Amino acid sequence: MNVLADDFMITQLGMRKAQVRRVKDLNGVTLSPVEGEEVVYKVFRDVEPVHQYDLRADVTVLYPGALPDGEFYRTHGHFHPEGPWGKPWPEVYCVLRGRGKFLLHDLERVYVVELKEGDVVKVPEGMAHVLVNDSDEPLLTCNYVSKSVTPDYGRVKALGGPAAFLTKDGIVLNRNYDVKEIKVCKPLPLNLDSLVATHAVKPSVEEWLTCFPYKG
Ligand SMILES: O=P(O)(O)OC[C@H]1O[C@](O)(CO)[C@@H](O)[C@@H]1O
Repeated sequence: MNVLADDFMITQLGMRKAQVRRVKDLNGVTLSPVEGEEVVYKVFRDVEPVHQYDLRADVTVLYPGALPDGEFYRTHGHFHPEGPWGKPWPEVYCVLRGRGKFLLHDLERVYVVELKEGDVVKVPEGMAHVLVNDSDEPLLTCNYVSKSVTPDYGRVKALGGPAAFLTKDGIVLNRNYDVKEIKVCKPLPLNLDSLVATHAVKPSVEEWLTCFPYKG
């Protein structure tokens, strides 16, 4: 990655300008109402020539920080629409630098994935994803997703945010959901050789993660 200035990146596809999300842009999907101009994260879209695979690659810079009520800085969160085969589009994330958490959830399950540099995580089909920075350094990630995916923010907005909020005091559940399971997970080492075969027989969260029940 070649960052020219804070808001610009030089890529093989040309110069990219960051999409900036500020605290005020998260209002309605956070634990408490928020306002403010502080920058929470920036996304550089379409930074690698992977179009021939029907993919788009993005880079996200999520700054360290917390909202006034202690909720850590994070992305908005969204679900993916269904692909032509009738199931939601997947997405693969990698951690370029820093540490943080990847909150994967649906209406009943919450997986808090511990992230460190070099980790690769697949967003399981049908789960929404939220990147959280609970560290004191910027968290840099890349993601690969089909060019056809338009994120579905509506469902998350209608439910007042994700199924859980990560705060300095721990996990706070969103009462608009019916969460029955909370797990803490770590990414498994990536095994590209067995990826296709594994996915075919075990297309589950555990394919990419090792998870334990959350003890609170
Ligand atoms: O779209 P949101 O919820 O603001 O989150 C941004 C994140 O999602 C992506 O747009 C892709 O799913 C990433 O590029 C970025 O990390």
